[in-house]
Amino acid sequence: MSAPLIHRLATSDADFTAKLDHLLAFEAETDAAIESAVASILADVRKRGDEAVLDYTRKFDRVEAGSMAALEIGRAELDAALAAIPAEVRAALEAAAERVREYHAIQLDKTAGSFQYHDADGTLLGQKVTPLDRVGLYVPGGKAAYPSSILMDAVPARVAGVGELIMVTPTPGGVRNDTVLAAAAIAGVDRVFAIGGAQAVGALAYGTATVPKVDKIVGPGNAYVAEAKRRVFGVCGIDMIAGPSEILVICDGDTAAIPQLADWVAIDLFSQAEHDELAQAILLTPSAAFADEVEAAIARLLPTMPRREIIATSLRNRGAIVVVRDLEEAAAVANRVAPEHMEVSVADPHALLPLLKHAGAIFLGRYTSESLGDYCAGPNHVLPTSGTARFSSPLGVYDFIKRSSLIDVSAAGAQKLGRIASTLAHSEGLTAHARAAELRLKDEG
Ligand SMILES: NC(=O)c1ccc[n+]([C@@H]2O[C@H](COP(=O)([O-])OP(=O)(O)OC[C@H]3O[C@@H](n4cnc5c(N)ncnc54)[C@H](O)[C@@H]3O)[C@@H](O)[C@H]2O)c1
Ligand SMILES: N[C@H](CO)Cc1c[nH]c[nH+]1
Ligand SMILES: [Zn+2]
Repeated sequence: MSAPLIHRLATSDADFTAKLDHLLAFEAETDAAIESAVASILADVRKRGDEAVLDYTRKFDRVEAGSMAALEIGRAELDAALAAIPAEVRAALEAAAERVREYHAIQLDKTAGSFQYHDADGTLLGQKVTPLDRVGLYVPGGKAAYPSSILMDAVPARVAGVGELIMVTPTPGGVRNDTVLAAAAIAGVDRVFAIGGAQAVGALAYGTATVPKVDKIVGPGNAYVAEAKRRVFGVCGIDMIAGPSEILVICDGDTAAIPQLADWVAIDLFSQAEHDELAQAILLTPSAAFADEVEAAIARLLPTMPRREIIATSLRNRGAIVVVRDLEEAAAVANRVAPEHMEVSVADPHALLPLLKHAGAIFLGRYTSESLGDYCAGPNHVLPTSGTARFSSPLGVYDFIKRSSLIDVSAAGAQKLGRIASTLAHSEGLTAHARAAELRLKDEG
């Protein structure tokens, strides 16, 4: 008997939790080898700078370049690519960029503002928001080209007012993808380097003779990129761990409402599995009959997929169809997985929403395929993976700004605050702190 294309589980299985945890830990088990490879690449880039980046680019991307300058892609090349791509691709990129821009402009308004107020003593308190000076944008490019990720990285950065955007993306075999370059032109990045992987993350974090050191690195990538970002955190900021893609679909299996529902769900699972052998695709359904239908649809549709080998490996590694008792239980399992993308294909998705806590993005309703969010819905497609949606958020304008607190104490405020501060400072044994407050008291000084 041949091996199943995808794991089949049921929450009624005695060992369900252990099996689920084993599936979720798959990526972690591969981590040890990746961790040591990335550690040595980063150490080498820190020590040897451009020379190390050139060596790893030769090794991993098969690009022979005599100098780092040859790996910089200039504005003229970006503009030429923009002029060369088909008009309908250019129009689609521009339409997507506009929707992403609009969403993030509203997000800036709602979540990332400066504010000031006065308390009863006339003391001003508040928050000053400052965009970051220089940000590194990682754009993946190993197994596929990602023009859409350029828009998702760069547009919110521009909306937030970042000073300078340095983009890196690998060009396997030295092939520069015109749509990628055109997207960079549309998004308005300042400099582009044809480098990727841990070596590109190291170059941005530490700086080299050619690649400027950045304040923060954002953007998605494979497990090597995610590990490298985790390791350079502290040298510079990072947005989150946005590693191999994940999808979890909750579906009631109502084929009376949508006869082709099993095909829709199977293709939606493929849509993330086709990114990477380490991608994760999970279906939760209360209907065992629908689970069978989706499994059959997977078997029928897989051979028609150009990236079927990646999909098959990914489903074998981290794919599962899980039969749950009901939709409430599906929500509980989904929260435990905390997937990057959660699709809710049920009759009343908004009724389930209050139960859904942990996901990078939640796609509500049968017509909301996850892939619309990948390209053009408006919200960001750079999202937390590996369960980090429990504590991380989508990439957003808030990742490109920082906040400084503002405190402007009035003379009256100095009397009241000075007494409190003096008492607390003495209780901590910090006399200079206490004296600084006391010197400003009117009856002392
Ligand atoms: N979470 C998100 O928001 C999000 C968004 C888009 C894409 N993604 C994910 O991004 C990833 C893109 O991966 P990709 O591979 O196509 O491109 P990538 O640019 O992330 O990785 C390619 C680089 O990986 C490095 N690499 C590959 N094998 C290596 C090895 N054995 N040792 C050391 N370094 C090695 C190389 O330097 C290469 O340049 C996928 O996993 C996809 O699912 C995630
Ligand atoms: N699904 C990816 C985020 O995990 C984003 C993407 C870009 N292109 C296609 N998909
Ligand atoms: Zn995708």
